Amino acid sequence: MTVRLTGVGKRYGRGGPWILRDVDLALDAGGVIRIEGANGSGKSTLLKVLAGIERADRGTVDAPGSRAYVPERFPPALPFDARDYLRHLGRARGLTAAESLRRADHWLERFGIARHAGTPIGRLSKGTCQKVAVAQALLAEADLLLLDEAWTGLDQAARGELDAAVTERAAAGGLVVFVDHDPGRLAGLTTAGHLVRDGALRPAPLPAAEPDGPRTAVVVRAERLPEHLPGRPAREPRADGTVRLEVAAAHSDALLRRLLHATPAVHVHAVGPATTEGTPS
Ligand SMILES: Nc1ncnc2c1ncn2[C@@H]1O[C@H](COP(=O)(O)OP(=O)(O)OP(=O)(O)O)[C@@H](O)[C@H]1O
Repeated sequence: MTVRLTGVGKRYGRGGPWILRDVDLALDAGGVIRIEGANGSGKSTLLKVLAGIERADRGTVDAPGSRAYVPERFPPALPFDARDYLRHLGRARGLTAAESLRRADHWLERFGIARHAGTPIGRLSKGTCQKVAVAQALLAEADLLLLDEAWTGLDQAARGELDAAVTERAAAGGLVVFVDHDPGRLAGLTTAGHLVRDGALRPAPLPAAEPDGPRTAVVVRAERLPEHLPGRPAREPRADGTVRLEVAAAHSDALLRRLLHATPAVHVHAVGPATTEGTPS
């Protein structure tokens, strides 16, 4: 799956300034894409156009597959309690009643807000409400997940859950596009960065992928390795046709998950702590 913007222009209202002009962008499945730019540069607008919430005034948006979006501001005054809201959205996305309920409970649990399941959304604290906003997007397991400052207002445990959920989505072949004020957010998982300036996109440097600390080596055999791999491992082809990948140990779970889901299949021969002698072999 590739999500493609071609010559996209966006402005609010006729005669208004062009917020995006002539944007070309192609994003492949499995990517985790950071969008950055100054305040008011058009980051949220770009995410809304990708989400299909705002229509492009020029050009084409080709987004095959399902989409889920966490808006910068979540509408809090809805006539539902948290659990019913999530169930309702699951149903609206074509899940069965039983599956909607299962996923609603799963995410309420994962974000530590199961005890608020029966509270009307309008009475939830800001932080809990943000968890519901994030849960509604994750529950969909969409092909394209758009996160606009989704970490803001979450406690540390919930931020960790969201990081893990992004890893899972990308490992399962989804595409994640995010905006966040923290330049280190998802460092290591991010596969590309784009800067919005004057309505145009330009490549942005990625944050350092290498947290200090232990490293893990994974030896694999594959016809072809996925282009984007969590932790951006160093790749060392070896004489016997295998490839040795080395990442910060913090990214090894995400890397293995991605390798196990890869097409064509990747055979993992060995996993272990990386040492200066280059083990495991
Ligand atoms: N619904 C709207 N109607 C009119 N103008 C809008 C609307 N939404 C955004 N804008 C304007 O479009 C420009 C880009 O806004 P956008 O929210 O996309 O930027 P951003 O980079 O996400 O900003 P921030 O970092 O402050 O969230 C701003 O000048 C904003 O005022």
